[in-house]
Amino acid sequence: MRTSIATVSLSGGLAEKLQACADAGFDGVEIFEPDLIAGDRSPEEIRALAARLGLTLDLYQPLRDIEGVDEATFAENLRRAGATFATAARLGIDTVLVCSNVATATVDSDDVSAAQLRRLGEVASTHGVRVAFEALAWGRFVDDYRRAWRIVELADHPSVGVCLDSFHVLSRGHDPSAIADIPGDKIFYLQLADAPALSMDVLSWSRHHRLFPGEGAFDLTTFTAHVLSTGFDGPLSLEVFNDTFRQTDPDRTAVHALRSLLWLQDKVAHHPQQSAASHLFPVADAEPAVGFDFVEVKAEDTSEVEVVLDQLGFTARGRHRTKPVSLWVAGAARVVLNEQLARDQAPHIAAVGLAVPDADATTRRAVDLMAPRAFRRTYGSEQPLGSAVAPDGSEIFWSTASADGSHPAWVDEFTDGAPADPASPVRVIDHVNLTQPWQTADEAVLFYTSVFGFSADAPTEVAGPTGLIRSQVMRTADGAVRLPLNVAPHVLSGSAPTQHVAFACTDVLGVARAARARGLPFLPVPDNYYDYVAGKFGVDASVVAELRELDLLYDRDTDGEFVHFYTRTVGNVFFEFVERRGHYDGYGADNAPVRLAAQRRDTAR
Ligand SMILES: O=C(O)c1ccc(O)c(O)c1
Ligand SMILES: [Mg+2]
Repeated sequence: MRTSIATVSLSGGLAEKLQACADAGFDGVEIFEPDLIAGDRSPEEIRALAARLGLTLDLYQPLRDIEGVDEATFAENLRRAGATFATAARLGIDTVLVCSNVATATVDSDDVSAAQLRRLGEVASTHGVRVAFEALAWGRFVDDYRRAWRIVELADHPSVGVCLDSFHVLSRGHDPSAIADIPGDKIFYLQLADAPALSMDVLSWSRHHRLFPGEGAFDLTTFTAHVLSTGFDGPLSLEVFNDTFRQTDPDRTAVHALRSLLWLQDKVAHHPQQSAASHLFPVADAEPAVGFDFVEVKAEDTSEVEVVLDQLGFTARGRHRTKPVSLWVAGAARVVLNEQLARDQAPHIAAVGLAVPDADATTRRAVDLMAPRAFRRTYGSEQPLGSAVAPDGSEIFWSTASADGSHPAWVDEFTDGAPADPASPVRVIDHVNLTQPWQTADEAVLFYTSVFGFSADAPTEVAGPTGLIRSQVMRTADGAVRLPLNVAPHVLSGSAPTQHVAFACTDVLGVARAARARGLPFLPVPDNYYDYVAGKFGVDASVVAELRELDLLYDRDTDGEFVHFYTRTVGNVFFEFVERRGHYDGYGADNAPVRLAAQRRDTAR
């Protein structure tokens, strides 16, 4: 379907916004009136610029506080509307959005609003434009799309239709299924926005926190499927008021925005109610990842990490045939250490490898969703990996999982090492925690959702000693891949935020004891913590003593138990070992603040 976006969704001046939308590949835009009036280009110049960029101008908006008023006020509103219609006509735009009255309405009557919209439609038609009436969630009297449609039906004018905006419908919890009762040709415009689940006044929620589809808690798929079931064939248009997107790079936001509409079309195409599949952008299907393949730690000098991995019981499996790269393994957990092109870099997580059912399918999907490729120099006879750059700059690689669970083919490029210990209690990489810049955290949710089919757990907050960390876990349904994404508070001291890799094992006490014997520096856990664990869980004194002795942390819920420990940080990375007992599915949320405070003391030491 055609794609469009409101200029209010992007930062910059109007010309820059148009350029960014065109470059990303949008078909059209909605012009937000304040963007036009603050600019120095005439409506005719904007019209010409859009034409040159190959963009249609799909909507001019908003016209506010028109209907539901007394006759004298309405006469003035009609005059004001006429000026707006004239501007729209100069822009070459044929549809003007009229919001339900939020400020000046005094008459709560469908008949009065309908009569006034009809007269508005008559004036609009003299300018060659149509009116799309939108119920704002905080409208004085009209705050429900079903009422807006009733009024439009009563107005019964060819130039008067409705504008549906997913935010106003879903934020109020209104059932979108009645959309199917509206004739498609009376839906003059469709605006799409997602939003996080927040409990706050709806106006502030709408003006500051909207997100692109796939990034929040709304079911945009069902909403859009209802709209398309009417035969609506206008553009899918994004209208996302968001504090972050208003201040970050518009070129980047535009690509991210378009990705959300490609993803949404894919979701709608797979929706049981969908009938318009042929108009939907066909995104290649790919099955979600089945596990982690590897994690890559990069540094100018990886020797400190090698010492820690050795103490943790990893085996040096070999060096790469052609590159300054080595592979360390324990069980099916693989850590690649890379010193290539890493001058002056402290150890940090540079890449995550995923095992997918069909690497070519994942590559096709990534390309369809405009994921940028990660370029690595590869040499002949090397296993090519699929790749994408995640919004935070991390590189994500993938290859096809072996059917029999044996190691992937690329492992054979590493030679001259020792065989892995078959008796290792380490199983797999459990999770990789990636610290996100605040600018790209929402984009990351969509990136992992759309390209890799992960789902987002509800966001949580962790209180650290230097600020709150917002955490959102992206994961596969079975938990084989888990990527907790943490948005760190501003780091004032210049130290880069840390990231970590957690390994799942069957005997975390055994791993801890062996690591201690090999001299591993653990992250020291304070005594207060163990008093708390004893009190909260009523754990045996002997068990608490063992946890305390080994700097282990503990959690328990109705699904099972969780025992884990952390290494000290090396560069920007540290390691965690976890043992999930029973069906424990969390991450020891109450232990995260303890860990953050301990790390702060540890780096100050
Ligand atoms: O927040 C607003 O005022 C506003 C304006 C126009 C819209 O289409 C909308 O959804 C909200
Ligand atoms: Mg809207």
